[in-house]
Amino acid sequence: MRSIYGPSFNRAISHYKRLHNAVLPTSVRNMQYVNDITSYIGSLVPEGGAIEQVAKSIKDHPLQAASIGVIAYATYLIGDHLIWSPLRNIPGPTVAKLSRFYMANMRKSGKEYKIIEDLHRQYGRFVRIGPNTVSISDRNALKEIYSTQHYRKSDFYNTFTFKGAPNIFSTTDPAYHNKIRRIMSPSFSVSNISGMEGYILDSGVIALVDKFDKEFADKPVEVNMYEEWHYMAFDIIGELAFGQSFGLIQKGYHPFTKWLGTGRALVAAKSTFPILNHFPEWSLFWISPKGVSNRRKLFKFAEDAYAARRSLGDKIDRRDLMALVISSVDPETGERFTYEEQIAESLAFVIAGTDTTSNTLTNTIYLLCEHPDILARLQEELDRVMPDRNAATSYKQLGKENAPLLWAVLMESMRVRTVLPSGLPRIVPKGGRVIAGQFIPGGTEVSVNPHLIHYDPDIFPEPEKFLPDRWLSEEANEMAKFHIPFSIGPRMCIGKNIAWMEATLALAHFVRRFDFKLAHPEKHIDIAHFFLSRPNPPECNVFLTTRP
Ligand code: HEM
Repeated sequence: MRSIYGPSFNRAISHYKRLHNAVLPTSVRNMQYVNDITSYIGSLVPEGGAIEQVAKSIKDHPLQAASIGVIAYATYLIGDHLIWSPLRNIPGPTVAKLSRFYMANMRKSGKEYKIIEDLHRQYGRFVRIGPNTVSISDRNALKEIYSTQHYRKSDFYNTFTFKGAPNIFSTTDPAYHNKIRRIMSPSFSVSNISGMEGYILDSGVIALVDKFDKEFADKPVEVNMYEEWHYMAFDIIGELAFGQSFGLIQKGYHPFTKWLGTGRALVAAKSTFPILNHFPEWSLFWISPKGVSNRRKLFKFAEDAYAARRSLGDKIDRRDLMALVISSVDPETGERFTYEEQIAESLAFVIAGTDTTSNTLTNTIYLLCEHPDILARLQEELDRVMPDRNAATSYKQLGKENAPLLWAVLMESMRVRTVLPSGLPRIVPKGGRVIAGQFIPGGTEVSVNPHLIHYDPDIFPEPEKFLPDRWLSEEANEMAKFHIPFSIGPRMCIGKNIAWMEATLALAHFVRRFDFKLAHPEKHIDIAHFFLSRPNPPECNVFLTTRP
C-alpha cells in the first residue's frame, strides 16, 4: 500500500483552507448576496404568514440570523453527537465526539497510532475517536470483528477504487469480495507463487544487491535503504502486475511512482471524509488538480500494459500476477474478470504490495543496526545456509527449518514496527453487537488497533524490546495467534505468501553479502503514519562493506 500522508496531505489541507478563505469570508461579508437569497425565499412564501415574518427578519437582520443558525447547528451537534447519541456512554475527547475533523487532525499529525495509544491509556479499552467511530484495544474483539464478513469494510476503503471500479482491497461489499477472493485465492498459495520467485529474485533482489556491490560497497557513500527497498518493491510489483519492471533500481525514477504519490492528497481527504467518494473524481480537482490528473495517468499506464500483454496472445508464457488476473476463473460460476476489473486489481496490488514490503524491510535493517549481536548471529546462520556469497539462494533453502533466526527476525520486526499499526475500520452489523463485553450499536465504525495488540505485555512479555528469540521459544505458537501484521479472517492479506517470499529473499541476500551500520547512529528513526506507517524522517542511511 502506498503511504498517503505527509507533504501531500498538508497540501490538501492548505488547498482546502485556501478555498474556504477564498469563498466563505467574501460571501459572508457580501451582504447583498445574503439579501438576494433571503429576498428570494421571501418571494416564495405567502404574504402575512409566520414564514414570511421569519424570512423578513432574516432579510432585515442577516448577521443575527447567521448567529442563530450557528447556535442552532451547535445545539444540534451537542444534542445529536453528545446527549442522544447511542455512543454517548463510550468515553473519548469531546471534540472527537463532535466532529470528524479530530480524526483528520490526528491523521495529518502522522502520529495516529500513538495518539490512539495515549487515548486508550486515558479512557480505557473503548474510545470514541469520531462522532460514529470507536477504537477498541482488546484482543477479545479481534475474532468478533475480523473473522467473518459480518462487519463489512467501512466507506473509508472506497477511496482506493479507480475509475469507480472496486477491487479486492477496496470493495466494501462482502458478496463481491467473496467472488473476487474465490477467483484469486488458489493462485496465491505457496506452491503457485513459486512461479514468481524468478522475477522476485532477478528483477528485484539480485538486481539490487549487484548494484550495491558495484556502486556503494566499501565506499564512503550513504545508502538510503528506505529508498532502495522502495525501488526494489516497485520493480518487483511492476514485473508481477504489469509484466514489466519499472527500472527504478537502475534509474531511481519512473513517473508511475510520482503519479501514485501526488494522488495521496486526494486519498487522504477522501478517506477522512468518505462522502467525497460519492462525487465523480474530476469534480474533486479543487483538492488536488495534479492528484486527479495523475490518477488518470495511472489508469492509462495500466490499460496500456494490459493491451500490450493481450497483443502478445499465447506467445507469452509468464506465471505472474497479470497472468493470474487475466486467466482466473470463478470455480462456482465460470466468470472471469472484466477488462476494468483486471486493471483495477493490478493497481490494487501496487497499492497493497509495495510500501508494505519495503517499509517492513527498512524497519528490519534499522532494528538489526540497533542490535548488532542479533545481526552477527543472523550472519552466522546465513553463512551456513548460503555458503557462496554471490549465488542466488532459493526461498525453499531459506525456509524456517534451515534459517530459523531469519524467520524470527522478520516476525519480530513485523511485531515491533508493524506497518499497518492503526485499526482497520469495519461497520457493526444492523441491530448492534456485544464486542468484548460492550454493546456497540449497528452502523458504528469500529477497529482494533494492531499496534496495541502487539504491545500487550500479557501476550508479548517485554513488548518494547526487539527479541527475535521469543519466536524460537515454546510460547511461540500461542503468541502467533496475536501476531497480526497481515490481519486475520477473510479480508486478511492475500499477498502474505508473496510478501514473505520477497522479504525473506531480500533480507537474506542483503545480510549475507554486506556488513552495514547506521550512517547517523545518534538519530532515532521514528515512525510516521496515516493508515500505513513509514520511517520518519523517510530514511535509513547506512554504510555498506562487502562480506567475504
Ligand atoms: C509485509 C508486507 C505486507 C503487509 C504487512 C500486508 C498487510 C496487509 C493487511 C493488514 C491487509 C488487510 C487490510 C485491511 O483489511 O484493510 C492486507 C490486505 C491486502 N494485501 Fe497485503 N500486506 C503486505 C504485502 C502484500 C503484497 C506483496 C501484496 C500483493 C502482491 C498484498 C496484497 C494485498 C491485497 C490484495 C489485500 C486485500 C485483501 C482482501 O481484502 O481480500 N499485500 N495486507
